[in-house]
Amino acid sequence: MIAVAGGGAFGTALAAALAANGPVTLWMRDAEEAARNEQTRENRHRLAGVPIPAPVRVSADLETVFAAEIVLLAIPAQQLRPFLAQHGARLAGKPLVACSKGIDVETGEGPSAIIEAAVPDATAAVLTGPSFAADIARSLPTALTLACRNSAAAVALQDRLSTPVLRLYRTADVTGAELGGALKNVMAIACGTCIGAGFGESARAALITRGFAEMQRLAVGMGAEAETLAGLSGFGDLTLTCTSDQSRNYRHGLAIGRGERGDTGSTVEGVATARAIGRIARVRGLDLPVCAVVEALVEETITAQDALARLLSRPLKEE
Ligand SMILES: NC(=O)C1=CN([C@@H]2O[C@H](COP(=O)(O)OP(=O)(O)OC[C@H]3O[C@@H](n4cnc5c(N)ncnc54)[C@H](O)[C@@H]3O)[C@@H](O)[C@H]2O)C=CC1
Ligand SMILES: O=C(CO)COP(=O)(O)O
Repeated sequence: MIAVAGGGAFGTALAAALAANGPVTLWMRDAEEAARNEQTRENRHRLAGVPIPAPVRVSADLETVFAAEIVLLAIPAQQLRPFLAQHGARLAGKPLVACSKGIDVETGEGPSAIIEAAVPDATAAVLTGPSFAADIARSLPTALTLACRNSAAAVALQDRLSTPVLRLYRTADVTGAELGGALKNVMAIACGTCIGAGFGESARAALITRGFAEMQRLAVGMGAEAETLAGLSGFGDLTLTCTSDQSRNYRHGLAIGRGERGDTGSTVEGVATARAIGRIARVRGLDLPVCAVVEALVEETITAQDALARLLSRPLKEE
């Protein structure tokens, strides 16, 4: 049995997709909401309009997660460490698949390091790549990256988590896969800001390209392979998130660009990740111009016009 821990948009969508392979438990922390979703077969709060298929059992009982063979962790990146600190002991020995995209702002760690620290004998894996929850839940064709350092476990997970329309590609480069997913959210805020402020689509293309170079530089410096960043969790997710207003990170950027406050109630992973990357860059002495302006934008210390001026006044250089 597969359990998905986290009943937000993505957890609900993944549970719905995996129901094509058999029974799935979707755990959410709010008992009232779980009971309502189990009865109405819809997560109206997070993923309205998409039916929850019959093989999905929605529950607020954590024992259903502890009893599962494979656990997908679909809670926001900043919540992963506290969640595992509380419940990790009961997850020992299992494959734990992180589905969050972000860097922990306190520790500077990605999801796999958080899993490895909290549950040392678990098999840590990461599921990431271009995929809007609404698309996955509607069975639209989607390709994702499954990253795991244990190659036998990677093959087994790829097999269990792929469906006829959800196609998983394997990699052992966990660092590259998770940094691709985390950093594209920062770039999506930059691109949203660019469009929201009226700087135009040519400027956005420049940001995507220079942002990608920055993502690759940082990831390679942290031990990733450059090709991983050119894959689904990197180039693929960057393209999706920087060009679609289905993305919460992109929409947050649009609001910043228009001089408005973003939607503080929704999960915008790029905000905390921009702060986490800022800390990493300062410790390592890295020059990450796009990430740096996004950090300043989310801290509200600069405007979109200031961000543009900062980027355009950098010394001219070779591409
Ligand atoms: N929504 C999407 O299209 C996609 C989301 N993701 C990633 O999935 C992760 C989750 O995002 P969404 O589901 O979209 O967010 P969401 O905002 O729809 O839901 C987050 C859920 O996490 C739960 N949660 C928060 N803290 C918790 C805790 N400590 N313990 C248990 N549950 C907790 C909330 O109750 C909520 O149900 C993020 O890292 C996001 O980047 C990845 C791909 C696509
Ligand atoms: O990760 C996503 C698409 O791959 C979803 O993006 P947002 O979190 O910006 O909505």
